[in-house]
Amino acid sequence: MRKSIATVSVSGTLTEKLEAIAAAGFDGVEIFENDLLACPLSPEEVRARAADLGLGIDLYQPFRDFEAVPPEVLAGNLRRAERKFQVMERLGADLLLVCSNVSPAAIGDDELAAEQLRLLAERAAEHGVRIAYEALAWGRHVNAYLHAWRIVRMADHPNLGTCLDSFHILSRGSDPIGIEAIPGEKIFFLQLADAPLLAMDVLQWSRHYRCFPGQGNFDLAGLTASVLRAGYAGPLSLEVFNDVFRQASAERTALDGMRSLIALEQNLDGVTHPAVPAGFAFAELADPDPGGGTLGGLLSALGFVRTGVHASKPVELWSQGEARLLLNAGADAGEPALVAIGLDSPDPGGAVKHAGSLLSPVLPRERAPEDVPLDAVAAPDGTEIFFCDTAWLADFAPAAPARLADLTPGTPVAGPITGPITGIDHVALTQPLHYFDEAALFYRSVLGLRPQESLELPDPYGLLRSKAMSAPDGAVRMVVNIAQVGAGHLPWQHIALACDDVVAVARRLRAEQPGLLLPIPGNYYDDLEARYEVDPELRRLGVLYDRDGDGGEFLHLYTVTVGRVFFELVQRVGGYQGYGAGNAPIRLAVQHAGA
Ligand SMILES: O=C(O)c1ccc(O)c(O)c1
Ligand SMILES: [Mg+2]
Repeated sequence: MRKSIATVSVSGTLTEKLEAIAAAGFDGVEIFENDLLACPLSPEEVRARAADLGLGIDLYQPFRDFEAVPPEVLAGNLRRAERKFQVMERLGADLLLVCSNVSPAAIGDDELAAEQLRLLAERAAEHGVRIAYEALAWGRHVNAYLHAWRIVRMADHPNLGTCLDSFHILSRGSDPIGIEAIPGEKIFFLQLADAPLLAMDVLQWSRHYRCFPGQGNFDLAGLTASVLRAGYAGPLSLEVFNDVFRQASAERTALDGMRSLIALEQNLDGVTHPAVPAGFAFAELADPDPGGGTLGGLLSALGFVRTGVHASKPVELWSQGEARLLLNAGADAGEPALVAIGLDSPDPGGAVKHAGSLLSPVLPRERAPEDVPLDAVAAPDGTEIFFCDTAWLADFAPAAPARLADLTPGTPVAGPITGPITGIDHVALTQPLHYFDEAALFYRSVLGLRPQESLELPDPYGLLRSKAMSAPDGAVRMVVNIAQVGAGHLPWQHIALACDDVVAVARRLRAEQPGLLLPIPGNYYDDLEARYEVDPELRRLGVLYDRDGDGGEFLHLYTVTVGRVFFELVQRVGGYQGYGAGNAPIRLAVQHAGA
Protein backbone atom coordinates (compact mmCIF):
# COMPACT_ATOMS: atom_id res chain seq x y z
CA MET A 1 0.00 0.00 0.00
CA ARG A 2 0.97 3.60 -0.48
CA LYS A 3 2.86 4.90 2.56
CA SER A 4 2.78 8.47 3.82
CA ILE A 5 3.76 10.42 6.88
CA ALA A 6 2.77 13.80 8.30
CA THR A 7 5.63 16.29 8.38
CA VAL A 8 4.87 16.96 12.07
CA SER A 9 6.16 13.47 12.87
CA VAL A 10 9.85 14.24 12.28
CA SER A 11 12.25 16.99 13.28
CA GLY A 12 13.75 19.75 11.17
CA THR A 13 12.74 22.39 8.67
CA LEU A 14 10.23 21.47 5.98
CA THR A 15 12.95 20.74 3.43
CA GLU A 16 14.93 18.65 5.91
CA LYS A 17 11.77 16.73 6.74
CA LEU A 18 10.97 16.07 3.08
CA GLU A 19 14.50 14.81 2.45
CA ALA A 20 14.44 12.45 5.43
CA ILE A 21 10.96 11.19 4.53
CA ALA A 22 11.98 10.55 0.92
CA ALA A 23 15.19 8.81 2.00
CA ALA A 24 13.15 6.44 4.15
CA GLY A 25 11.17 5.39 1.09
CA PHE A 26 7.78 7.00 1.69
CA ASP A 27 5.50 7.69 -1.29
CA GLY A 28 3.84 10.80 0.07
CA VAL A 29 3.47 13.34 2.87
CA GLU A 30 0.81 15.18 4.78
CA ILE A 31 2.04 18.76 4.91
CA PHE A 32 1.39 20.19 8.32
CA GLU A 33 0.44 23.82 7.91
CA ASN A 34 2.92 25.21 10.44
CA ASP A 35 5.78 23.59 8.55
CA LEU A 36 4.73 25.43 5.39
CA LEU A 37 4.12 28.77 7.15
CA ALA A 38 7.64 28.77 8.55
CA CYS A 39 9.24 27.71 5.25
CA PRO A 40 10.99 30.29 3.05
CA LEU A 41 10.05 28.35 -0.11
CA SER A 42 6.90 29.25 -2.04
CA PRO A 43 4.20 26.58 -2.35
CA GLU A 44 5.31 26.05 -5.96
CA GLU A 45 8.89 25.49 -4.80
CA VAL A 46 7.76 23.06 -2.08
CA ARG A 47 5.74 21.20 -4.71
CA ALA A 48 8.78 20.98 -6.99
CA ARG A 49 11.05 19.92 -4.13
CA ALA A 50 8.65 17.15 -3.11
CA ALA A 51 8.28 16.03 -6.73
CA ASP A 52 12.07 15.94 -7.18
CA LEU A 53 12.24 13.69 -4.14
CA GLY A 54 9.52 11.45 -5.52
CA LEU A 55 6.99 12.46 -2.87
CA GLY A 56 3.34 13.22 -3.49
CA ILE A 57 1.54 15.72 -1.28
CA ASP A 58 -1.30 13.51 -0.14
CA LEU A 59 -2.92 15.88 2.34
CA TYR A 60 -2.75 19.44 3.62
CA GLN A 61 -3.72 19.96 7.25
CA PRO A 62 -5.24 20.98 9.57
CA PHE A 63 -8.11 23.34 8.84
CA ARG A 64 -9.62 24.09 12.24
CA ASP A 65 -12.87 25.21 13.82
CA PHE A 66 -14.92 25.39 10.65
CA GLU A 67 -18.27 23.63 11.11
CA ALA A 68 -21.40 24.31 13.17
CA VAL A 69 -20.74 28.00 13.72
CA PRO A 70 -23.14 30.96 13.91
CA PRO A 71 -23.86 32.57 10.49
CA GLU A 72 -21.68 35.61 11.17
CA VAL A 73 -18.65 33.35 11.77
CA LEU A 74 -19.33 31.23 8.70
CA ALA A 75 -18.51 33.96 6.20
CA GLY A 76 -15.06 34.44 7.71
CA ASN A 77 -14.48 30.69 7.78
CA LEU A 78 -15.34 30.36 4.10
CA ARG A 79 -13.02 33.21 3.25
CA ARG A 80 -10.25 31.49 5.19
CA ALA A 81 -10.97 28.24 3.35
CA GLU A 82 -10.90 29.98 -0.03
CA ARG A 83 -7.34 31.17 0.69
CA LYS A 84 -6.25 27.67 1.72
CA PHE A 85 -7.69 26.18 -1.49
CA GLN A 86 -5.51 28.61 -3.42
CA VAL A 87 -2.43 27.55 -1.44
CA MET A 88 -3.32 23.92 -2.08
CA GLU A 89 -3.61 24.49 -5.82
CA ARG A 90 -0.14 26.00 -5.76
CA LEU A 91 1.13 23.04 -3.72
CA GLY A 92 -0.54 20.51 -5.99
CA ALA A 93 -2.44 19.05 -3.01
CA ASP A 94 -6.09 18.09 -3.48
CA LEU A 95 -7.10 16.81 -0.04
CA LEU A 96 -7.71 19.09 2.96
CA LEU A 97 -8.14 17.74 6.47
CA VAL A 98 -10.82 19.55 8.46
CA CYS A 99 -10.75 18.57 12.11
CA SER A 100 -13.83 18.83 14.26
CA ASN A 101 -14.49 22.17 15.88
CA VAL A 102 -13.02 22.61 19.37
CA SER A 103 -14.22 26.19 19.89
CA PRO A 104 -16.65 26.94 22.71
CA ALA A 105 -18.55 28.96 20.07
CA ALA A 106 -19.36 25.77 18.11
CA ILE A 107 -23.01 24.73 18.16
CA GLY A 108 -24.07 21.16 18.94
CA ASP A 109 -26.27 20.78 15.88
CA ASP A 110 -25.44 18.02 13.39
CA GLU A 111 -27.67 19.40 10.69
CA LEU A 112 -25.95 22.75 10.88
CA ALA A 113 -22.54 21.05 10.80
CA ALA A 114 -23.58 18.99 7.76
CA GLU A 115 -25.01 22.00 5.96
CA GLN A 116 -21.87 24.08 6.45
CA LEU A 117 -19.56 21.21 5.50
CA ARG A 118 -21.61 20.70 2.33
CA LEU A 119 -21.08 24.38 1.52
CA LEU A 120 -17.36 23.95 2.13
CA ALA A 121 -17.27 20.88 -0.13
CA GLU A 122 -19.04 22.79 -2.91
CA ARG A 123 -16.46 25.58 -2.72
CA ALA A 124 -13.65 23.02 -2.55
CA ALA A 125 -14.94 21.27 -5.67
CA GLU A 126 -14.48 24.49 -7.65
CA HIS A 127 -10.75 24.17 -6.88
CA GLY A 128 -10.56 20.44 -7.43
CA VAL A 129 -10.12 19.97 -3.69
CA ARG A 130 -11.75 17.31 -1.49
CA ILE A 131 -12.43 17.63 2.24
CA ALA A 132 -11.63 14.91 4.80
CA TYR A 133 -13.51 15.55 8.04
CA GLU A 134 -11.88 14.12 11.18
CA ALA A 135 -13.27 13.80 14.70
CA LEU A 136 -10.68 15.04 17.20
CA ALA A 137 -11.01 13.10 20.45
CA TRP A 138 -11.44 16.45 22.21
CA GLY A 139 -13.79 18.05 19.66
CA ARG A 140 -16.38 20.34 21.25
CA HIS A 141 -19.40 18.40 20.01
CA VAL A 142 -17.96 15.90 17.52
CA ASN A 143 -15.34 13.66 19.12
CA ALA A 144 -16.22 10.16 17.87
CA TYR A 145 -15.50 8.80 14.42
CA LEU A 146 -19.01 7.49 13.83
CA HIS A 147 -20.41 10.91 14.71
CA ALA A 148 -18.15 12.56 12.12
CA TRP A 149 -19.22 9.91 9.60
CA ARG A 150 -22.96 10.57 10.31
CA ILE A 151 -22.41 14.26 9.57
CA VAL A 152 -20.49 13.47 6.36
CA ARG A 153 -23.31 11.14 5.26
CA MET A 154 -25.89 13.79 6.06
CA ALA A 155 -23.98 16.41 4.06
CA ASP A 156 -23.90 14.01 1.12
CA HIS A 157 -21.41 15.70 -1.21
CA PRO A 158 -18.93 13.80 -3.41
CA ASN A 159 -16.12 16.14 -2.33
CA LEU A 160 -16.70 15.42 1.37
CA GLY A 161 -15.50 12.27 3.10
CA THR A 162 -14.11 11.32 6.48
CA CYS A 163 -10.56 11.02 7.80
CA LEU A 164 -9.99 8.25 10.32
CA ASP A 165 -7.22 8.69 12.87
CA SER A 166 -6.39 5.63 14.96
CA PHE A 167 -5.37 7.72 17.95
CA HIS A 168 -8.68 9.56 18.22
CA ILE A 169 -10.60 6.31 17.81
CA LEU A 170 -8.62 4.09 20.17
CA SER A 171 -7.79 6.70 22.84
CA ARG A 172 -11.54 7.05 23.44
CA GLY A 173 -11.99 3.30 23.61
CA SER A 174 -14.29 3.31 20.53
CA ASP A 175 -14.71 -0.04 18.83
CA PRO A 176 -13.14 0.16 15.35
CA ILE A 177 -15.52 -2.52 14.06
CA GLY A 178 -17.99 0.26 13.18
CA ILE A 179 -15.56 1.40 10.48
CA GLU A 180 -16.57 -1.58 8.39
CA ALA A 181 -20.02 -0.06 7.86
CA ILE A 182 -18.53 3.08 6.25
CA PRO A 183 -18.28 2.80 2.45
CA GLY A 184 -14.57 2.65 1.61
CA GLU A 185 -14.78 5.45 -0.95
CA LYS A 186 -16.08 7.80 1.76
CA ILE A 187 -12.98 7.18 3.88
CA PHE A 188 -10.79 9.79 2.26
CA PHE A 189 -7.77 9.29 4.50
CA LEU A 190 -6.33 7.07 7.23
CA GLN A 191 -3.90 8.39 9.84
CA LEU A 192 -2.06 5.91 12.02
CA ALA A 193 -0.56 6.50 15.43
CA ASP A 194 -0.03 4.23 18.40
CA ALA A 195 0.40 5.38 22.00
CA PRO A 196 1.28 3.99 25.39
CA LEU A 197 -1.71 3.60 27.71
CA LEU A 198 -1.64 6.64 29.95
CA ALA A 199 -4.35 7.95 32.25
CA MET A 200 -4.22 11.60 31.29
CA ASP A 201 -6.03 14.37 29.43
CA VAL A 202 -6.54 13.10 25.88
CA LEU A 203 -5.27 16.29 24.19
CA GLN A 204 -1.98 16.18 26.14
CA TRP A 205 -1.71 12.46 25.47
CA SER A 206 -2.18 13.04 21.73
CA ARG A 207 0.13 16.02 21.41
CA HIS A 208 3.09 14.56 23.34
CA TYR A 209 2.97 10.76 23.51
CA ARG A 210 1.85 9.40 20.16
CA CYS A 211 4.26 6.89 18.66
CA PHE A 212 4.57 4.66 15.62
CA PRO A 213 2.44 1.52 15.24
CA GLY A 214 3.92 -1.29 17.32
CA GLN A 215 5.59 1.06 19.79
CA GLY A 216 2.58 1.55 22.04
CA ASN A 217 -0.36 -0.44 23.34
CA PHE A 218 -3.08 0.06 20.72
CA ASP A 219 -4.19 -2.64 18.29
CA LEU A 220 -3.26 -0.87 15.04
CA ALA A 221 -3.41 -4.05 12.97
CA GLY A 222 -6.99 -4.71 14.06
CA LEU A 223 -8.09 -1.16 13.26
CA THR A 224 -6.29 -1.10 9.91
CA ALA A 225 -7.84 -4.45 8.99
CA SER A 226 -11.30 -2.95 9.60
CA VAL A 227 -10.46 0.06 7.43
CA LEU A 228 -9.29 -2.22 4.61
CA ARG A 229 -12.37 -4.41 4.95
CA ALA A 230 -14.45 -1.25 4.51
CA GLY A 231 -12.80 -0.94 1.08
CA TYR A 232 -10.35 1.90 1.80
CA ALA A 233 -7.63 2.05 -0.84
CA GLY A 234 -5.77 5.26 0.11
CA PRO A 235 -2.42 5.61 1.88
CA LEU A 236 -1.41 4.35 5.28
CA SER A 237 -0.22 7.61 6.78
CA LEU A 238 1.65 8.11 10.03
CA GLU A 239 0.69 11.15 12.08
CA VAL A 240 2.70 11.29 15.26
CA PHE A 241 3.08 14.14 17.72
CA ASN A 242 5.90 13.12 20.02
CA ASP A 243 8.20 15.27 22.14
CA VAL A 244 11.17 12.95 21.67
CA PHE A 245 10.75 12.51 17.90
CA ARG A 246 10.73 16.29 17.55
CA GLN A 247 14.31 16.35 18.86
CA ALA A 248 15.67 13.17 17.30
CA SER A 249 17.35 12.68 13.94
CA ALA A 250 14.74 13.08 11.18
CA GLU A 251 16.40 10.39 9.07
CA ARG A 252 16.32 7.88 11.85
CA THR A 253 12.75 8.69 12.89
CA ALA A 254 11.48 8.51 9.30
CA LEU A 255 13.20 5.17 8.81
CA ASP A 256 11.67 3.84 12.00
CA GLY A 257 8.25 5.06 10.82
CA MET A 258 8.75 3.12 7.59
CA ARG A 259 9.79 0.07 9.63
CA SER A 260 6.58 0.35 11.66
CA LEU A 261 4.44 0.38 8.49
CA ILE A 262 6.29 -2.59 7.00
CA ALA A 263 5.77 -4.50 10.25
CA LEU A 264 2.09 -3.51 10.22
CA GLU A 265 1.68 -4.73 6.65
CA GLN A 266 3.42 -8.01 7.50
CA ASN A 267 1.07 -8.36 10.43
CA LEU A 268 -1.96 -7.75 8.18
CA ASP A 269 -0.67 -10.22 5.62
CA GLY A 270 -0.41 -12.84 8.35
CA VAL A 271 3.36 -13.08 8.00
CA THR A 272 4.30 -15.02 11.08
CA HIS A 273 7.61 -14.35 12.71
CA PRO A 274 10.04 -16.83 11.12
CA ALA A 275 12.25 -17.40 14.08
CA VAL A 276 11.38 -16.34 17.60
CA PRO A 277 14.57 -17.04 19.55
CA ALA A 278 14.55 -20.15 21.68
CA GLY A 279 17.16 -19.03 24.18
CA PHE A 280 20.38 -17.15 24.72
CA ALA A 281 23.32 -18.76 22.91
CA PHE A 282 25.81 -16.34 24.44
CA ALA A 283 26.51 -12.81 25.58
CA GLU A 284 29.72 -11.23 24.31
CA LEU A 285 31.70 -8.73 26.33
CA ALA A 286 34.55 -6.52 25.28
CA ASP A 287 37.46 -7.39 27.55
CA PRO A 288 40.49 -5.15 27.13
CA ASP A 289 42.24 -7.02 29.95
CA PRO A 290 42.06 -10.66 28.83
CA GLY A 291 43.58 -13.82 30.29
CA GLY A 292 41.65 -13.86 33.54
CA GLY A 293 41.88 -10.13 34.34
CA THR A 294 39.10 -8.08 35.95
CA LEU A 295 36.25 -9.61 34.01
CA GLY A 296 37.73 -13.10 33.98
CA GLY A 297 38.41 -12.78 37.71
CA LEU A 298 34.80 -11.88 38.39
CA LEU A 299 33.54 -14.73 36.23
CA SER A 300 35.88 -17.21 37.96
CA ALA A 301 34.53 -16.05 41.31
CA LEU A 302 31.01 -16.72 40.03
CA GLY A 303 32.06 -20.25 39.13
CA PHE A 304 32.58 -19.80 35.39
CA VAL A 305 35.34 -21.70 33.67
CA ARG A 306 37.12 -20.80 30.50
CA THR A 307 36.13 -23.66 28.24
CA GLY A 308 37.18 -22.50 24.79
CA VAL A 309 39.32 -20.22 22.71
CA HIS A 310 38.29 -18.94 19.29
CA ALA A 311 40.22 -20.41 16.37
CA SER A 312 40.96 -17.09 14.67
CA LYS A 313 40.06 -14.24 17.03
CA PRO A 314 41.19 -13.18 20.52
CA VAL A 315 37.94 -14.42 22.05
CA GLU A 316 37.53 -16.70 25.03
CA LEU A 317 34.45 -18.74 25.87
CA TRP A 318 33.51 -18.92 29.55
CA SER A 319 30.78 -21.33 30.57
CA GLN A 320 28.63 -22.53 33.42
CA GLY A 321 25.54 -24.63 32.78
CA GLU A 322 23.86 -23.12 29.72
CA ALA A 323 25.32 -19.68 30.45
CA ARG A 324 28.00 -18.87 27.88
CA LEU A 325 29.95 -15.63 27.90
CA LEU A 326 32.44 -14.58 25.25
CA LEU A 327 35.26 -12.28 26.33
CA ASN A 328 36.56 -10.45 23.30
CA ALA A 329 39.97 -8.77 23.62
CA GLY A 330 39.66 -7.44 20.07
CA ALA A 331 36.49 -5.38 20.58
CA ASP A 332 37.47 -1.74 20.87
CA ALA A 333 35.17 -0.63 23.67
CA GLY A 334 38.10 0.49 25.87
CA GLU A 335 36.49 -1.03 28.97
CA PRO A 336 34.44 -4.10 29.76
CA ALA A 337 31.09 -3.68 27.99
CA LEU A 338 28.40 -5.82 26.46
CA VAL A 339 28.90 -5.77 22.70
CA ALA A 340 26.84 -8.64 21.34
CA ILE A 341 24.10 -11.08 22.18
CA GLY A 342 23.78 -14.50 20.55
CA LEU A 343 20.29 -15.92 20.30
CA ASP A 344 19.46 -19.56 19.63
CA SER A 345 17.46 -19.38 16.46
CA PRO A 346 15.51 -22.16 14.75
CA ASP A 347 16.25 -20.45 11.40
CA PRO A 348 19.22 -18.04 11.51
CA GLY A 349 19.12 -17.25 7.78
CA GLY A 350 15.37 -16.60 7.88
CA ALA A 351 15.73 -14.43 10.98
CA VAL A 352 18.31 -12.20 9.26
CA LYS A 353 16.21 -11.98 6.12
CA HIS A 354 13.25 -10.97 8.24
CA ALA A 355 15.38 -8.36 10.04
CA GLY A 356 16.52 -7.03 6.66
CA SER A 357 12.91 -6.77 5.46
CA LEU A 358 12.33 -4.54 8.50
CA LEU A 359 15.26 -2.29 7.52
CA SER A 360 17.53 -3.41 10.35
CA PRO A 361 21.20 -3.04 9.53
CA VAL A 362 22.46 -6.51 8.67
CA LEU A 363 26.10 -6.72 9.72
CA PRO A 364 28.88 -7.77 7.40
CA ARG A 365 30.43 -11.06 8.36
CA GLU A 366 33.99 -10.35 9.37
CA ARG A 367 35.43 -13.77 9.83
CA ALA A 368 38.12 -16.14 8.71
CA PRO A 369 37.13 -18.50 5.89
CA GLU A 370 37.18 -21.52 8.19
CA ASP A 371 34.85 -19.90 10.76
CA VAL A 372 31.24 -20.96 10.98
CA PRO A 373 29.08 -18.26 9.35
CA LEU A 374 27.11 -16.17 11.81
CA ASP A 375 24.20 -13.96 10.86
CA ALA A 376 23.88 -10.71 12.78
CA VAL A 377 21.99 -7.43 12.85
CA ALA A 378 22.56 -4.26 14.82
CA ALA A 379 20.09 -3.40 17.57
CA PRO A 380 19.18 0.31 17.85
CA ASP A 381 21.87 0.96 20.47
CA GLY A 382 24.53 -0.72 18.31
CA THR A 383 24.62 -4.01 20.21
CA GLU A 384 25.14 -6.82 17.72
CA ILE A 385 22.47 -9.50 17.72
CA PHE A 386 23.62 -12.86 16.36
CA PHE A 387 21.20 -15.55 15.26
CA CYS A 388 22.82 -18.89 15.99
CA ASP A 389 22.34 -22.55 15.72
CA THR A 390 24.75 -24.65 17.77
CA ALA A 391 27.40 -24.66 15.01
CA TRP A 392 29.06 -21.49 16.38
CA LEU A 393 30.58 -23.50 19.22
CA ALA A 394 32.75 -25.32 16.66
CA ASP A 395 34.82 -22.14 16.27
CA PHE A 396 36.09 -22.58 19.80
CA ALA A 397 38.98 -24.93 20.48
CA PRO A 398 38.57 -26.50 23.89
CA ALA A 399 40.61 -24.73 26.52
CA ALA A 400 41.79 -26.02 29.83
CA PRO A 401 40.97 -23.54 32.59
CA ALA A 402 44.36 -21.98 32.25
CA ARG A 403 46.02 -18.86 30.88
CA LEU A 404 45.45 -18.23 27.19
CA ALA A 405 49.19 -18.56 26.50
CA ASP A 406 49.30 -22.04 27.97
CA LEU A 407 46.78 -23.52 25.58
CA THR A 408 47.63 -26.07 22.98
CA PRO A 409 45.10 -27.02 20.33
CA GLY A 410 43.44 -30.36 20.94
CA THR A 411 43.24 -30.10 24.72
CA PRO A 412 40.17 -32.06 25.82
CA VAL A 413 36.95 -30.14 26.45
CA ALA A 414 36.75 -28.96 30.01
CA GLY A 415 33.02 -29.27 30.33
CA PRO A 416 30.12 -29.34 30.75
CA ILE A 417 30.67 -27.10 33.72
CA THR A 418 27.93 -27.50 36.27
CA GLY A 419 27.31 -25.09 39.12
CA PRO A 420 24.50 -23.07 40.61
CA ILE A 421 24.33 -20.85 37.51
CA THR A 422 22.21 -22.55 34.87
CA GLY A 423 21.86 -20.01 32.04
CA ILE A 424 21.22 -16.41 31.02
CA ASP A 425 17.89 -15.20 32.42
CA HIS A 426 17.83 -11.77 30.81
CA VAL A 427 19.97 -9.03 29.39
CA ALA A 428 19.32 -5.37 30.18
CA LEU A 429 20.49 -2.69 27.76
CA THR A 430 20.47 1.02 28.47
CA GLN A 431 19.34 3.08 25.50
CA PRO A 432 19.65 6.76 24.74
CA LEU A 433 16.27 8.45 25.22
CA HIS A 434 15.60 8.90 21.53
CA TYR A 435 16.09 5.19 20.76
CA PHE A 436 13.67 3.89 23.35
CA ASP A 437 10.57 3.58 21.15
CA GLU A 438 12.73 2.39 18.26
CA ALA A 439 14.17 -0.32 20.51
CA ALA A 440 10.71 -1.46 21.60
CA LEU A 441 9.69 -1.81 17.95
CA PHE A 442 12.96 -3.58 17.08
CA TYR A 443 12.65 -6.23 19.78
CA ARG A 444 9.00 -6.74 18.96
CA SER A 445 9.09 -6.82 15.17
CA VAL A 446 12.61 -8.10 14.43
CA LEU A 447 13.01 -10.60 17.27
CA GLY A 448 9.35 -11.43 17.86
CA LEU A 449 9.46 -10.61 21.59
CA ARG A 450 6.31 -9.45 23.36
CA PRO A 451 6.23 -6.34 25.52
CA GLN A 452 5.79 -7.06 29.22
CA GLU A 453 5.68 -4.48 31.97
CA SER A 454 6.80 -0.86 31.50
CA LEU A 455 8.06 0.89 34.58
CA GLU A 456 9.47 4.16 35.80
CA LEU A 457 11.98 3.70 38.59
CA PRO A 458 13.33 6.45 40.80
CA ASP A 459 17.08 6.96 40.58
CA PRO A 460 18.90 9.37 42.93
CA TYR A 461 19.57 11.68 39.99
CA GLY A 462 16.59 11.06 37.76
CA LEU A 463 14.16 8.47 36.61
CA LEU A 464 14.86 5.19 34.88
CA ARG A 465 12.27 4.15 32.33
CA SER A 466 12.28 0.46 31.71
CA LYS A 467 10.43 -1.90 29.42
CA ALA A 468 10.68 -5.67 29.60
CA MET A 469 10.21 -7.76 26.46
CA SER A 470 10.13 -11.54 26.34
CA ALA A 471 9.65 -14.50 24.02
CA PRO A 472 6.22 -16.07 24.57
CA ASP A 473 7.75 -18.94 26.54
CA GLY A 474 10.09 -16.70 28.57
CA ALA A 475 13.16 -18.37 27.04
CA VAL A 476 14.52 -14.97 26.02
CA ARG A 477 13.94 -11.91 28.12
CA MET A 478 15.32 -8.45 27.41
CA VAL A 479 15.00 -5.29 29.45
CA VAL A 480 15.29 -1.99 27.62
CA ASN A 481 16.16 0.93 29.89
CA ILE A 482 16.58 4.61 29.40
CA ALA A 483 18.09 6.76 32.04
CA GLN A 484 16.41 10.16 32.13
CA VAL A 485 19.05 11.62 34.32
CA GLY A 486 21.54 14.44 34.26
CA ALA A 487 25.25 14.31 34.85
CA GLY A 488 24.92 11.23 37.05
CA HIS A 489 23.82 9.09 34.13
CA LEU A 490 25.49 5.70 34.18
CA PRO A 491 25.32 3.88 30.85
CA TRP A 492 25.21 0.45 32.45
CA GLN A 493 24.18 -2.80 30.93
CA HIS A 494 23.75 -6.00 32.82
CA ILE A 495 23.54 -9.71 32.33
CA ALA A 496 21.22 -11.52 34.69
CA LEU A 497 22.25 -15.12 35.22
CA ALA A 498 19.69 -17.73 36.19
CA CYS A 499 20.78 -19.46 39.36
CA ASP A 500 19.21 -22.31 41.28
CA ASP A 501 20.63 -21.27 44.66
CA VAL A 502 21.39 -17.57 45.03
CA VAL A 503 21.79 -17.91 48.80
CA ALA A 504 24.51 -20.56 48.43
CA VAL A 505 26.46 -18.42 45.96
CA ALA A 506 26.07 -15.39 48.23
CA ARG A 507 27.35 -17.36 51.22
CA ARG A 508 30.43 -18.46 49.32
CA LEU A 509 31.18 -15.01 47.89
CA ARG A 510 30.62 -13.27 51.24
CA ALA A 511 33.16 -15.64 52.76
CA GLU A 512 35.71 -15.58 49.94
CA GLN A 513 35.42 -12.28 48.03
CA PRO A 514 32.91 -9.97 49.73
CA GLY A 515 34.13 -6.99 47.70
CA LEU A 516 32.53 -8.42 44.55
CA LEU A 517 28.98 -8.08 45.83
CA LEU A 518 26.99 -4.89 45.83
CA PRO A 519 26.35 -3.92 49.48
CA ILE A 520 22.65 -3.44 50.28
CA PRO A 521 21.60 -0.96 53.00
CA GLY A 522 20.16 -2.27 56.29
CA ASN A 523 17.15 0.03 55.83
CA TYR A 524 16.13 -2.08 52.84
CA TYR A 525 15.95 -5.16 55.07
CA ASP A 526 14.08 -3.30 57.84
CA ASP A 527 11.38 -2.63 55.24
CA LEU A 528 11.57 -6.08 53.65
CA GLU A 529 11.18 -7.76 57.06
CA ALA A 530 8.22 -5.49 57.83
CA ARG A 531 6.51 -6.71 54.66
CA TYR A 532 7.44 -10.39 54.66
CA GLU A 533 8.74 -13.00 57.02
CA VAL A 534 12.00 -13.65 55.22
CA ASP A 535 15.10 -15.53 56.25
CA PRO A 536 17.25 -13.09 58.28
CA GLU A 537 20.25 -14.45 56.43
CA LEU A 538 19.23 -12.41 53.35
CA ARG A 539 20.27 -9.28 55.24
CA ARG A 540 23.68 -10.64 56.12
CA LEU A 541 24.26 -11.85 52.57
CA GLY A 542 22.91 -8.81 50.75
CA VAL A 543 20.38 -10.90 48.79
CA LEU A 544 17.33 -8.97 47.55
CA TYR A 545 13.85 -10.42 47.56
CA ASP A 546 10.50 -9.94 45.86
CA ARG A 547 7.21 -11.82 45.88
CA ASP A 548 4.34 -11.67 43.41
CA GLY A 549 0.60 -11.87 44.05
CA ASP A 550 0.55 -15.61 43.39
CA GLY A 551 3.26 -16.47 45.90
CA GLY A 552 6.02 -16.61 43.26
CA GLU A 553 9.35 -15.53 44.75
CA PHE A 554 12.43 -13.82 43.37
CA LEU A 555 15.84 -13.86 45.02
CA HIS A 556 18.61 -11.85 43.43
CA LEU A 557 21.94 -10.21 44.01
CA TYR A 558 24.23 -7.90 42.08
CA THR A 559 27.95 -7.82 41.52
CA VAL A 560 29.96 -4.65 41.45
CA THR A 561 30.30 -2.98 38.05
CA VAL A 562 33.32 -3.60 35.83
CA GLY A 563 33.63 -1.05 33.05
CA ARG A 564 30.07 -0.60 31.84
CA VAL A 565 28.72 -3.95 32.87
CA PHE A 566 27.61 -5.79 35.97
CA PHE A 567 26.03 -9.15 36.66
CA GLU A 568 22.89 -10.09 38.48
CA LEU A 569 22.15 -13.56 39.81
CA VAL A 570 18.44 -14.33 39.79
CA GLN A 571 16.45 -17.21 41.20
CA ARG A 572 12.81 -17.53 40.12
CA VAL A 573 10.65 -19.64 42.42
CA GLY A 574 7.04 -20.67 41.88
CA GLY A 575 6.54 -19.13 38.44
CA TYR A 576 7.69 -15.59 39.28
CA GLN A 577 7.74 -13.67 35.96
CA GLY A 578 8.95 -10.20 36.94
CA TYR A 579 12.35 -8.60 37.42
CA GLY A 580 12.31 -7.44 41.03
CA ALA A 581 11.53 -3.92 39.84
CA GLY A 582 10.73 -2.69 43.33
CA ASN A 583 14.34 -3.37 44.30
CA ALA A 584 15.91 -1.59 41.33
CA PRO A 585 15.86 1.88 42.95
CA ILE A 586 17.88 0.48 45.88
CA ARG A 587 20.39 -1.01 43.47
CA LEU A 588 20.64 2.24 41.49
CA ALA A 589 21.29 4.29 44.61
CA VAL A 590 24.01 1.91 45.82
CA GLN A 591 25.62 1.88 42.38
CA HIS A 592 25.66 5.68 42.23
CA ALA A 593 27.19 5.88 45.70
CA GLY A 594 29.98 3.53 44.66
CA ALA A 595 30.62 5.04 41.22
O1 LIG B 1 -3.67 17.95 17.75
C1 LIG B 1 -4.27 18.46 16.81
O2 LIG B 1 -4.72 19.59 16.83
C2 LIG B 1 -4.50 17.63 15.59
C3 LIG B 1 -4.54 18.21 14.35
C4 LIG B 1 -4.76 17.44 13.23
C5 LIG B 1 -4.92 16.07 13.34
O3 LIG B 1 -5.09 15.27 12.29
C6 LIG B 1 -4.87 15.51 14.60
O4 LIG B 1 -5.04 14.18 14.68
C7 LIG B 1 -4.66 16.27 15.71
MG1 LIG C 1 -5.20 13.21 12.85
